[in-house]
Amino acid sequence: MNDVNETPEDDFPEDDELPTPAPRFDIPLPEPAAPLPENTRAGFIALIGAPNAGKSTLINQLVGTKVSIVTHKVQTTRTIVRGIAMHDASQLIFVDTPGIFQPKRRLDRAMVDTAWGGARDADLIALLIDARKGIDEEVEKILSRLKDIKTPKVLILNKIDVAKREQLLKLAQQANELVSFDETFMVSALNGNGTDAILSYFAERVPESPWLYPEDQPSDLPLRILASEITREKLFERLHQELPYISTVETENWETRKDGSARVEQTIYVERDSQKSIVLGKRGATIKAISQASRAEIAEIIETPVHLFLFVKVRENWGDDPERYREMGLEFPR
Ligand SMILES: Nc1nc2c(ncn2[C@@H]2O[C@H](COP(=O)(O)OP(=O)(O)OP(=O)(O)O)[C@@H](O)[C@H]2O)c(=O)[nH]1
Repeated sequence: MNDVNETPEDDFPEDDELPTPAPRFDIPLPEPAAPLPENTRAGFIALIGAPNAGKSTLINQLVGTKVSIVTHKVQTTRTIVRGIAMHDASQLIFVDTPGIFQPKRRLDRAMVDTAWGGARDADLIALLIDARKGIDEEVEKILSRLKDIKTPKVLILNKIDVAKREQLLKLAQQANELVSFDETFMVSALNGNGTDAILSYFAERVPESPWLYPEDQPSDLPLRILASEITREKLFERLHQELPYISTVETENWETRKDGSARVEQTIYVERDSQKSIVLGKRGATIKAISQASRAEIAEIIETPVHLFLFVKVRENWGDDPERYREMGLEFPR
């Protein structure tokens, strides 16, 4: 049999809590091709802020459709794509770097450094502050760490609908004294006041680049990408010694069932038969473990049961296949 179907009924084990090595954004892409002629731009924006600052609300506002990943509770080092906004010819990819805040356990502290690495790798960092709360101890810590990061930074004061004007000006001044922000925005993520200015600003500043994702993304694209990233991470955790570079994971089907659970089909692409055997493991043990771990994490994030079906396929020389580039919205470099 060529493909392996994972039965969804298995119990899944507890994930061991090892921090994973920090990938740059964990997106299965080759090096971007030369810019497209129409001056397209694309870039990653790390949105950071203390819990409840309004990050999810803002992303939903900027992306324009309800992005489902709103209440994830997972603390990992991975950078998660939370939403993708198209504005003019720019593709803005909002990422989250969980784990930045309130490290209590030793393990969390180790993760914090990695998470900040994720923010550093972005093209822009946006710090969101709840204007009503102002700069408390937690925000102060973020600011003090942010000031040494060279990535261009902007400040977004959120919840202006419930904050006083004098308060806002004072807060903007205080934060800018601590960190040199290129720009300060004042918005209400809840009612959308001021958010267009943010989009225009980001759209002009992300680098010239082909779009990194297809333009006509389905609304569940962030979820699909996230699910692919999670499975790739699980593959990496178990097999990075044997298969350090290979394999892409594509979420090919995502269906919400009547009972609210999600049926997710993913394909793991490898380049050779020998690699396929490694992914499968003895009697399918490896793929089973990967599937269980991935399923548990996806389910935790979307807060609904997940039936995950993994397939392993050999796709020879996929890096040389123009069709793959097209699917990813990239020009095939000749
Ligand atoms: N009044 C007001 N409330 C807001 C605004 N933006 C967000 N909120 C509320 O603030 C709360 C937290 O918003 P979230 O978007 O979940 O915050 P978050 O930063 O994503 O939170 P975590 O996922 O815990 O990190 C929610 O109750 C939102 O409705 C705003 O502009 N004005």
